[in-house]
Amino acid sequence: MMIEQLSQLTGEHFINGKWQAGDDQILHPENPGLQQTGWSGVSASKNLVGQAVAAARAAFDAWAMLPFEQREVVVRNYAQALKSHSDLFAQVIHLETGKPLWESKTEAAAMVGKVELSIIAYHARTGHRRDETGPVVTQLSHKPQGVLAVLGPYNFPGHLPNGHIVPALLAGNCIVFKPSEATPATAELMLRCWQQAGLPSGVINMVQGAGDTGKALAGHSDINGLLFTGSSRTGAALHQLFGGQPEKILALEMGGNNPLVVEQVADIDACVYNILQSAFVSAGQRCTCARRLIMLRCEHNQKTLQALVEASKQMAVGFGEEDFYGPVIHEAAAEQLLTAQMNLIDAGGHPLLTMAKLHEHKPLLGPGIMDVTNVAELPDEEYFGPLLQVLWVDTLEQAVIAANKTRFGLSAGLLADDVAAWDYFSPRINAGIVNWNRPLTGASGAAPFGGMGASGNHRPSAYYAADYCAHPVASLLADKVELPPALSPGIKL
Ligand SMILES: NC(=O)c1ccc[n+]([C@@H]2O[C@H](COP(=O)([O-])OP(=O)(O)OC[C@H]3O[C@@H](n4cnc5c(N)ncnc54)[C@H](O)[C@@H]3O)[C@@H](O)[C@H]2O)c1
Ligand SMILES: O=CCC[C@H](NC(=O)CCC(=O)O)C(=O)O
Repeated sequence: MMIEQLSQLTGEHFINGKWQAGDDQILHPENPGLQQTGWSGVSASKNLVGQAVAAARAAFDAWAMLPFEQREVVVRNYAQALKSHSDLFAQVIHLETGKPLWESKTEAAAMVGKVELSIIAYHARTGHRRDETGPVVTQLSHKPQGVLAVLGPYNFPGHLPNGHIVPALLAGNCIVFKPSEATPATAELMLRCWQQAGLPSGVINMVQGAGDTGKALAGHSDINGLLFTGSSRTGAALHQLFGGQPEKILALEMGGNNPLVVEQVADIDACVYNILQSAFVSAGQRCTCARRLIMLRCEHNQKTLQALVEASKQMAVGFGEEDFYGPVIHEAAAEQLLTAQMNLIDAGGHPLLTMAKLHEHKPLLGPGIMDVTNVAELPDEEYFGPLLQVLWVDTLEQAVIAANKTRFGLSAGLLADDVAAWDYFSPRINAGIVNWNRPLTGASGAAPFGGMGASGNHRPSAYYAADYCAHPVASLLADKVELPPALSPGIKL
């Protein structure tokens, strides 16, 4: 049944086309804003996860054998269902994540947009090709992987799992999706849209739960792969779990310790705006957010930094429509960030703006900016919140060395008026997303999206998600069996 308001959410799992109650731990997510979704439920046990995988396996042959155009119809119906419920999506994303409503609306819109992009990407990256120009007819086709597990993060509870699920279903795979335990209501709404779209039973299944449910799914022997978006720590654990199973596809989209280098920009306001968008959008809870601001030492950049601190102080932060960002996901995350800030100060960091708790009972944090130039052993960690570290260097060469001093490699950027600075920076920087005079956040879905090092395992998502959702089959074709003009040496017929 499609729902029209949040009070109709049932807190159940979706298995083989039916909604059913959980059988393990009680789930009651801590919504970070002032209002609650009211969602509560019970997580899926290993047994229920097994039922979901079995349902996906049973549905696979029929779904995979459908012509692409028939799968496309259902996926387009889903886009319609999303579109007609976009206000409800924006509301639920806003309540579950604490993102302002204006930003949640952009996420709801990105989910709709993903469908058209994925159809284009399917044909461009995979699909079917035949070449009859040479002496032998060659054919390239693609087959789905099979049953794929999808594990989602909390920070984009709709858009990012959707970015795996839509291309995977288009390619003919069946899915078992486990969303973040912090954002179950968005997932339930998504599944109700798939149901409304007329997706056959078992093609997509959804189990709710935390890490244990995720482990049961990832470790299930009958999945053909796992599409993961989340932290590098969880991703590394999953990589170990998948060790010794080369037959399974594993796509890991993980975090970053992203550098943004400021060489020199004459327009200080424009420079500051790009830094704010890079560091503080979504309360710093985007994988692409700038974590380290590396500035070339000069008087002009001192002014830029002062202007950044002033603008950050003035930035509207809170629970309302007019705020730039809202709370972080929960109290534990806020506490971890405050501890990280304290540790940086203890290690020699100098706070230019101290990140502070702005609400007694809610995880709302004001922005923090810390000069860490004198921290001898700067931890190479992702601080997933509104905390920006500043490092001063003397040359662009030093800036690139500092920027690359990380085990991650997701996004990196340069703010510079001089194209020569970009020409130096771009070939030397190690990241999957490398921008010039644009914020680090707000990546295009029409481009590949993924990182290197601890940020990903070379299976980028977004436009290239099509690649990991299907495997290529190369064929040489002839319509009858014939002898070649010359036999191989040693054969007599
Ligand atoms: N590169 C990207 O595309 C991208 C996008 C968004 C977020 N992220 C990253 O995600 C992180 C924030 O998300 P998060 O806190 O929800 O991540 P997380 O790793 O804590 O959780 C992600 C998912 O994995 C599940 N999980 C946790 N432990 C598990 C285990 N041992 N086995 C199986 N499943 C397990 C969770 O329940 C959740 O569904 C940040 O590090 C951010 O940078 C990356
Ligand atoms: O938190 C991580 C995602 C950040 C977001 N990236 C994308 O939306 C990638 C494009 C896509 O998947 O369509 C960003 O860059 O802001």
